[in-house]
Amino acid sequence: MATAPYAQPMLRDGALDGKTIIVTGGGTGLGRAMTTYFLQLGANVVISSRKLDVLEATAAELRTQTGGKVLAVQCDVRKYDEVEKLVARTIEEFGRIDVLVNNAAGNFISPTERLSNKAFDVIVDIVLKGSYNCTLAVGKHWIKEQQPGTILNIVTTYASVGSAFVVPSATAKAGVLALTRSLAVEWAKYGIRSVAIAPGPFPTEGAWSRLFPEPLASKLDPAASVPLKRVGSHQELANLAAFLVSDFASYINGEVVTIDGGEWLNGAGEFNKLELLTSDMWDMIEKTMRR
Ligand SMILES: CCC/C=C/C(=O)SCCNC(=O)CCNC(=O)[C@H](O)C(C)(C)COP(=O)([O-])OP(=O)([O-])OC[C@H]1O[C@@H](n2cnc3c(N)ncnc32)[C@H](O)[C@@H]1OP(=O)([O-])[O-]
Ligand SMILES: NC(=O)C1=CN([C@@H]2O[C@H](COP(=O)(O)OP(=O)(O)OC[C@H]3O[C@@H](n4cnc5c(N)ncnc54)[C@H](OP(=O)(O)O)[C@@H]3O)[C@@H](O)[C@H]2O)C=CC1
Repeated sequence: MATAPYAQPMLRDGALDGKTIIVTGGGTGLGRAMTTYFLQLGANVVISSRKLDVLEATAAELRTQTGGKVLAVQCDVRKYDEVEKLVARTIEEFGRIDVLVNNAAGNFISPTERLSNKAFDVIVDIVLKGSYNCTLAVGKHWIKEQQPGTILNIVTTYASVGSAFVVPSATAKAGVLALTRSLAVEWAKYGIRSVAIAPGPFPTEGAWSRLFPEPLASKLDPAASVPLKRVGSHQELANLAAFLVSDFASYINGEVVTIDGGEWLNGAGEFNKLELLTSDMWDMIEKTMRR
């Protein structure tokens, strides 16, 4: 079957030539998908997370697949000293950093009253503290070197509106969104852009195992609440990320781009649920109203 147009690479060859990009959580899921495309477009990529074996395996596969330069560095984004080492190792290997992608995250579904304070901490620490640790370490480096840069934060649609049953994640992602918009203004004078992507449902092992475990998975179809009635493809998210970190997006600053098939608006409109009505029902309703 032919690949759908939205699942095909978008930018021209060499669009990211000469750029060095750090992707936190780059060994799996969407981080891996973005890394793959960045490499195909000519960037050098440093992938980091806690599990070095996963990172090394991904790096080896992507070197073979793309012929690009990818370095695996172990780093727990919650620990500032490890983040500083990640920055130093990147510069040692590639001489510069042009883009930081704050993609690492943790999440699971739970009624909030069932959470211990530690369960709340673990998510907020990875998502919010991890993002500001990396932003601060890389931002300080850029400012000291008088070098421009781009920060791309991966948030979620519920960063703006909140969501029940993933409250630590929603709380932390809202903070990352505030970080994006605040620094878009404050650090623009240094030539640093801050942008974000708010994805809807994109199937990954990491997300699906924690957000749609059985028996939920067999009862709830993630595509059902999406007006376009499908989940996202990894390549279309990678296309958007590559554009936002490229020089083609130089005038985009402080923007959060939603890529969710319209899902977040579906719950918002008071009458959106009328989608359930059949044509016969509409005939009846119209007759009653016009009477
Ligand atoms: C599509 C929508 C948007 C998607 C967004 C995403 O981000 S998708 C990205 C998805 N990708 C990822 O998430 C990837 C990264 N995720 C991970 O590495 C892990 O899932 C983790 C670190 C988040 C939790 O792992 P772990 O349990 O090994 O961590 P730990 O041992 O450090 O425990 C800390 C505390 O949390 C407690 N607790 C844990 N589970 C539950 C639960 N279900 N219920 C209640 N509580 C729970 C646990 O009991 C402990 O508290 P205690 O008992 O000490 O008071
Ligand atoms: N998939 C989806 O539908 C959606 C995803 N998102 C966002 O997309 C991003 C990627 O998620 P996805 O690919 O689905 O899930 P994954 O679980 O595959 O990705 C999360 C990554 O974060 C890394 N990570 C977790 N904790 C830490 C830490 N303390 N330090 C460093 N790295 C860490 C993990 O690696 P390791 O365990 O080795 O540390 C893993 O590679 C996240 O920001 C998520 O919130 C947003 C909306 C929807």
